[in-house]
Amino acid sequence: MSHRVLVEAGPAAGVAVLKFRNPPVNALSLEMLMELVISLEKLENDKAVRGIVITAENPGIFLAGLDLTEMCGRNPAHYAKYWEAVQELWLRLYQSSKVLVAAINGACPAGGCLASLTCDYRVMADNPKYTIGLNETQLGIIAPFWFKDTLVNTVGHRAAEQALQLGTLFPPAKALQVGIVDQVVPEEQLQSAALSVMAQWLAIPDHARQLTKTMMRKPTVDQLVKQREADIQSFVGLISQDSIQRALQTYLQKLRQKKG
Ligand SMILES: CC/C=C\C/C=C\CCCC/C=C/C(=O)SCCNC(=O)CCNC(=O)[C@H](O)C(C)(C)COP(=O)(O)OP(=O)(O)OC[C@H]1O[C@@H](n2cnc3c(N)ncnc32)[C@H](O)[C@@H]1OP(=O)(O)O
Repeated sequence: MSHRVLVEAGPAAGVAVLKFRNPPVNALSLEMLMELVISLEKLENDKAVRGIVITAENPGIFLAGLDLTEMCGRNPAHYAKYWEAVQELWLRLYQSSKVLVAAINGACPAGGCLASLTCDYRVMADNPKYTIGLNETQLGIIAPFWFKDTLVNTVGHRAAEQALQLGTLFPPAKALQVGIVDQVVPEEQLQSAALSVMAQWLAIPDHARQLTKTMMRKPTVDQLVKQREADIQSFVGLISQDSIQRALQTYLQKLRQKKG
């Protein structure tokens, strides 16, 4: 039984809706990652499901990204386990045979943005409070190569380089302009817009669409698959550095003080 991920049958045949519900901010904790992987595996094996709309149960925060508390003050074995789970989620999402449509109904930084970038299409609610992007450099950390590759595959090299170096979080109109999302709609129309685009994608025969998706994504997937263990060791080495730990602690404190 999953607590942090809700899977519902969609209003249209063959469509499931996967909702994030990990309060307070839908951070990708280790438990959340594991529940997501299990939910995605079940959906992947369900022949009746052809498409999945991915959204947050409560509007406001789509995903707050990776859980910073999983990357601060822990031991190397924990960092390795956590990173393997992050890799696993990305591999499941990016290689999914289903049509994935992200209905972005809230803040979507870093790991949240990455999850949405694995989808085939992104619709974002037109709310200026919501932003999306790979903001890692603003935290004093760097987006790993496969985060970078996923962004490059979406927006192209120049736009990705600029966005990554600056750690830009784009509001909806800018996100549309740069191509990080495909469509921006009034907030109350988000779910219907996601279902409408899903219907268009499902009009294509599955086998042809799936083979095309694999052809487009395989080179990027292979890069990680062939060096998964090295990527884990690289993460553990970097995240364990005092300077990185200090940067993450400072960022977390800033988030906590924001309220005070
Ligand atoms: C091979 C390896 C190569 C390199 C290795 C080096 C680095 C590794 C790269 C790792 C890549 C990292 C990816 C990430 O995803 S990092 C996380 C990025 N996320 C963010 O920057 C978002 C931060 N959060 C926010 O901006 C806001 O919280 C948000 C989501 C807009 C919501 O705002 P609001 O509703 O006002 O809520 P609060 O800010 O008050 O937060 C409430 C509560 O939640 C805590 N929190 C927020 N975000 C996170 C998080 N990502 N992880 C853990 N906890 C989070 C926040 O601190 C508050 O806690 P409190 O205790 O005060 O209640």
